[in-house]
Amino acid sequence: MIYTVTFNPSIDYIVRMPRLEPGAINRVTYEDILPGGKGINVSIVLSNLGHESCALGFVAGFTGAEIVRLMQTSGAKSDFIQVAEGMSRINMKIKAAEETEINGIGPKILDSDIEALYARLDALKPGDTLVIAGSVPSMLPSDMYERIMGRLDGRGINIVVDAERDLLVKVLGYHPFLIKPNNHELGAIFGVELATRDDVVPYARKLQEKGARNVLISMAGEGAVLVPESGDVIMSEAPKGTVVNSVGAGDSMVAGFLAGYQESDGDYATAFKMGVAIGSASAFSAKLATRPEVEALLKTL
Ligand SMILES: Nc1ncnc2c1ncn2[C@@H]1O[C@H](COP(=O)(O)OP(=O)(O)OP(=O)(O)O)[C@@H](O)[C@H]1O
Ligand SMILES: O=P(O)(O)OC[C@@]1(O)O[C@H](CO)[C@@H](O)[C@@H]1O
Repeated sequence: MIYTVTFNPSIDYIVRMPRLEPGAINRVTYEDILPGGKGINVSIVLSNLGHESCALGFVAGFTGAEIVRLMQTSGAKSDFIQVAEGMSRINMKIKAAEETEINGIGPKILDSDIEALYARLDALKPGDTLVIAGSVPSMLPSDMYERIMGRLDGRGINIVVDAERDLLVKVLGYHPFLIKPNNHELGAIFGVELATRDDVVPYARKLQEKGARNVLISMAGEGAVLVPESGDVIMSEAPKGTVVNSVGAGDSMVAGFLAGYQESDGDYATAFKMGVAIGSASAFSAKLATRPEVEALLKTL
């Protein structure tokens, strides 16, 4: 079974307008509301691909109730912890000439809520996969990733981490099964700019030397690179298409990788291809991609 953790789920409020003018009243020409947060997106895409998962995390208030409702309609299973104070955040995604994101704060989370999350994680079994993805809100201890990975260490659980900078670097010693920084996040760790697929390989290897088993680097329109724990480096261009909404493309890639890995009994080339195809399929559609969209793109790879 695959579990995902989103510490700070969101309502993603997607709006379009020809131009965003700071300091003026801007009126939108399109709006949509989607459940958001990186782990949640992974769960939804897994469900779209026909794979079961369970989304965990903290929700609160009317926005939290809407996240739960939207998850039910998406078909993805969830078992969130309802926290008492505050509300789940609203993250605004503005699509104008440029893409601007404004991510909210989120509810107050108590120690007892964290204990409730631990109780759910303690029920995981050897062979399960846990995806921990996204930012840690300021009301949680900043070392939540390490705490969880330390708690689950040695229990035969494959952990996938999609996080930035220190959050990622500090958990490498727990040997995550997969990490998926993008090329900018990878470059920021080492203080370098990484523009090409060849550029990222030595730095991905450095993260592997620090403990990560498989390092998947997403590069938006430039495609992706996988440095697997066994076998050669795999690279791919991104499929060509028109970007409609790239929010969640990276999360889709993680879900696609896990789905492809399961469907091929552990073949990294298949997992990688599926990850690239669904990452791009999500970028090319208004919502997170579905199986038919991926199948169509897979034929072009
Ligand atoms: N402009 C694009 N054209 C084609 N494919 C894309 C594009 N943007 C994203 N993708 C696909 O999605 C994958 C993941 O994208 P990206 O590198 O933007 O992830 P990310 O930075 O984690 O994104 P996010 O945080 O928005 O989920 C890419 O490797 C690629 O396969
Ligand atoms: O604030 P975080 O946790 O870093 O990112 C949250 C978020 O921007 O990431 C997802 C896309 O990857 C969105 O659904 C969501 O709004």
